[in-house]
Amino acid sequence: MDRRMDELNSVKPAEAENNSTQTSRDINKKRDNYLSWKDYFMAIAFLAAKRSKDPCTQVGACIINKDKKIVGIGYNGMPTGCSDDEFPWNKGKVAGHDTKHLYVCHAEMNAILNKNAADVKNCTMYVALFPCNECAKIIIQSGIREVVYMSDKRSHKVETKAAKKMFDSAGIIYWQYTPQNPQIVIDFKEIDWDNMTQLPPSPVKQNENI
Ligand SMILES: O=c1ccn([C@H]2C[C@H](O)[C@@H](COP(=O)(O)O)O2)c(=O)[nH]1
Repeated sequence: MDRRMDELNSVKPAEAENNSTQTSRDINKKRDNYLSWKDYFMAIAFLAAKRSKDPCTQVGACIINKDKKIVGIGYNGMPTGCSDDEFPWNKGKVAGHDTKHLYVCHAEMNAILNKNAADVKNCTMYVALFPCNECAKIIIQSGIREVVYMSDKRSHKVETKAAKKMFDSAGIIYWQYTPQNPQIVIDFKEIDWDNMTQLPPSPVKQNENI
């Protein structure tokens, strides 16, 4: 059900942003290279994924409400109280092997459970990877209405097919996101804490030295 993809993925010129360094700036005019909401929410999902200890796949999810307020963030990890250092991180392809898949909480589930609002009804989830069937059930039952995902690398898997089948039946809108920014870089080294060069110059006070 990718019907809203074109509509939602279109970039209005006024909203268009890029991550290029501004070469010149007019401190009296609104910036035009700011992040769009959609890139912002997807970037937050990817930033959350960086918290994951999973050596193979790091997934992050960010839930927003109709007012564009973030109401939940999560990433894949061991349940609270189950040590990252003690529980297994292997895929456990051998039958009977102790594997992470028995224990790891998926990013989508964590984002929903971490909600900071009464509920997530009619919300949108931004997620790095298309949800599995188990997460799809939780998403549907939580009242989330829209799923925006980046990777569909598991589209061939039965879990993904089942998830899409359930989303279609439940009327959940889902569409693959193409970032407007090819790259969003946060480089703390760029900040010159002594000179504060990233900030516009403060107006000089009149009679400052008098
Ligand atoms: O919808 C999903 C699917 C998977 N995850 C998590 C669960 C695991 O930590 C990894 C998958 O590990 P693989 O080694 O790539 O099988 O991703 C999730 O959070 N949400």
